[in-house]
Parts: sequence; C-alpha cells; structure tokens
Amino acid sequence: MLLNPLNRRHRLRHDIPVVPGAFPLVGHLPAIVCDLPRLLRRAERTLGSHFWLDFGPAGHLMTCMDPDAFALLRHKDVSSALIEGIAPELLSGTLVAQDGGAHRQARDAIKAAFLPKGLTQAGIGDLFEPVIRARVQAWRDRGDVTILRETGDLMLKLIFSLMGIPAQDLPGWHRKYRQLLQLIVAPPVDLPGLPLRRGRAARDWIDAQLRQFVRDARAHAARTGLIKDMVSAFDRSDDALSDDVLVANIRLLLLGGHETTASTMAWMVIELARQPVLWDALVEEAQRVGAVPTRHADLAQCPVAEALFRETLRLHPAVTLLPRRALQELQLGQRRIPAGTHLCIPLLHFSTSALLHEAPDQFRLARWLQRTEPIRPVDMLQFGTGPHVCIGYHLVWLELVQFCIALALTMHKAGVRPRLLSGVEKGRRYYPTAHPSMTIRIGFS
Ligand code: HEM
Repeated sequence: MLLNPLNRRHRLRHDIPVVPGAFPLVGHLPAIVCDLPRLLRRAERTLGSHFWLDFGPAGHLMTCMDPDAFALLRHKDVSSALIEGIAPELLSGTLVAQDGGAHRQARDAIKAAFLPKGLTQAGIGDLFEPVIRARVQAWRDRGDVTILRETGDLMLKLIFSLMGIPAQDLPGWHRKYRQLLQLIVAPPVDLPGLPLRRGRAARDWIDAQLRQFVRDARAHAARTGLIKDMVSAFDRSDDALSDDVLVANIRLLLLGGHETTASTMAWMVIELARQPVLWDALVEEAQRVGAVPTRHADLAQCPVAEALFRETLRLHPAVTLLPRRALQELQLGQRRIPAGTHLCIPLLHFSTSALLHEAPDQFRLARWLQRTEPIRPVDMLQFGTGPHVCIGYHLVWLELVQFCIALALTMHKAGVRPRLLSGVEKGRRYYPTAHPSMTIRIGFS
C-alpha cells in the first residue's frame, strides 16, 4: 500500500488513533486514492472503529466505521460546509457545501426537474433514448472500446442535452473536468504543469463557457432546458443569487451528472462482460420488453436492469467518502466527538459491509430481485441521505436502465456479447470519485 514506511509512530488526536504511514504534504492521499478498501480494513483491524485519516491539504478527518456514522448525514448538528473547505476552488458557493436556508433555496430552484414527474414532463427519456442507442450501435460497429472514455463522453452528451447546452468538444470537456477534480487532491504548490495550476485553468475555462450559456439563456427567451429554468428560478428568487453562485451550481450539476454515472456505467459493462449469466438474464429481459423504456413508469418492467444498476453501485460506489463537520459535541458509536471535529463518513465501507449485506463481496442480482419490501435509505446509501441526498438519483436510475436495455438489444441483434479485453484490478481509483481503470477495453464479439 502507498504508505510512508518512515512514519510508523502511533499517535492520538483527542484520544483517537491516527493511522500511521502519512507522507508530508499529501498525508494518506496516495493510499486513499489508489487503495481505499484495504486502507480502511487495515485501519479498522489495527486501530478499531474510529481513526484519523490525513487528507493532505484538507487536514485530518475522523473516520468512523460504525454504522451510526451514516445517520450523521441526517443530524441537525452536522454541517456540509467542510466540503467547501476541502475543495474551495471547485465547490465554493455550490449547494452541496451549504446548510439550512441557503441550501434549501438553491436546491428548490432545481429539485423538481429531477423528480420522476419533472423528468417525464420534460421528455428526458425520449431525449436520451436515441443518443444512447446511437452510441451503443457505434460500439457495435467498432468492435471494441476503451470503456470509461466512452461512458464519460456519453454521459456528458446526455447531461448537456438535459441542461439545454449545445454539445461540442466532449472529449475536451471531459479532460477539463478530470483536471478540475484534481483540485481536491492537489498538493498546495502552484507551479506550471502541476495539478493545482492545471485545475485552476480548467475551472476558469469551464466557467467562461458556462457564463456564456447563462447569457444565451437570458438572451433567447424561447430556449428550453434546465439552464434556462435555473436562470429563471435564480433571477426570480427573493434575494437574487449572484451569477457566480449560478455558474458554480451549473458546474456542480455537470460534474455530478457525468463523472459518477460514467463510472457506474463502465462498471456495469465490465460486470456484464465478466459474468455471462448476468448478460444472459439482461438479454432475456430486453427481448421481453422489446424497446428502451422512456418514462419512469415503465422502469418497473425492467427489474433485471434495475438490479444491475443497484448491485453495480453497491459493489462499486462512485462516491466513497463524505466529509462533514460536527457543530456540537456528538455521540458516535462508543465515543463522544468534540464540537468542531472534521468527520469522514465512509460510504464505501457501508456499501460493502457484512453488517448490512449477506455475502457482501458477491455480485448478486437476487438480493434486489427477490426483495419484497420497498427500497430504504440504507439500500441507496451510495447516493447519501438526509437534506443533501443526491438530486440525480431518479435520473441515474432512468439512464442506466435505458443504457442496459439498449446495449442488450443492440448487441444481441448483432449476435455478439461484451468481453473483457484487459485486467480489471490495476488502475482503479477511489477518490475524489471512484472509477475503474481508464485503460480497460471491452470487445463486442
Ligand atoms: C451514480 C451516480 C451518482 C452517485 C453515486 C451520486 C452520489 C451522490 C452523493 C453521495 C451525494 C451526497 C453528497 C453529500 O451528502 O455531501 C450527491 C449529491 C448530489 N448529486 Fe449526485 N450522484 C450521482 C449522480 C448524480 C447526477 C446524475 C446528478 C445531476 C445531474 C447529481 C447531482 C447531485 C447534486 C446537485 C448533489 C448535491 C445535492 C445537495 O447538496 O443538496 N448526482 N450525489
């Protein structure tokens, strides 16, 4: 594991052990980014359920493996403002980093558009269906693809169309967003060629484009799409929110709307390629329904595709850790946590924990197909819970089911199935967002 062999000293902060092995400047970030599951398991085994991880420039976060930690996301004395502290240049002014009234005001401006009714009224499923079909047909024609690059492009195209932005230079946008994400883990050294400088340049580039989209949305009254709705809602709000806040939130939506879903979609294809029985079950379902669903109401006809989406996310959650700050002293598991403590809530750990799931390391569609009770917050913990629960949940569900059915119909018609052309374990990343290796290739034959 990427830990500093010279840092073996056992230290305590507020009576809680600090994980040994931090490097100067970057702390445990190399191990967090490349090997988070092993790091968490080793820390729990050697230090217990509460320990400090060093996030380099973002400082120490007290990580708690006790399932109580998940409930903190709903706790009134826990704040999201730390998110801004960790990534000020990326998330400052965005709703994900706000609490209380300010958060509600920004969320209210967009939330209806992402609920099943809003998505159906805006015809989002009809908008996406031809784009998804064209993309999987292109994969079929090419015979093999570098999967994460492809799903990243596809997801950007979908989120751009939902926002009402003309889609051009998608690989360029994708590259800029990857550089932007590096701002979360960049060492605080601002020199040409280093991640901090590149990330800032990427943010300036993205923001300049977004400001132009906002100006266009104001200038063309007839424009449709979410940007237009957001501009109207922000302009209408009592204490009008500034364009900086509007642009920051659009930047967040584009990021949230493509990075995480692209990773999940790529993992789905990888799982379908390495487990033929999953592919067979999906093809059977796709043939039965016969067409790609376009409305939320139709998703119930695709339980296998839905189970694939839920089980893929359970084993490969795209968001692995959530930061929070305790505003008051809190009880967490067996410990009192002082006010002001910076907390890390390890979604990855809960998502794959034996406390919550039987045979947690196995990919089992049956755990979703055979359940009789409705989905509970803990069943979709990969999307968080409480006031900040992911706004894109219903959208992701729709687009991933559409994608699965389109893939199965297209490939089956051509008499081919997905096959893994490279190893899966090397090159995985877990932070700031998790994704499979950028180089994994999938063949269709
Ligand atoms: C597989 C895909 C996705 C995953 C795993 C995911 C995960 C999450 C998680 C864990 C949070 C909670 C953050 C927190 O509590 O601090 C969140 C929030 C958020 N997500 Fe997603 N997300 C996904 C897709 C999307 C999509 C498609 C969109 C929009 C188009 C989106 C937009 C947002 C926004 C705006 C927030 C902030 C909500 C708030 O602070 O009130 N996400 N997401």
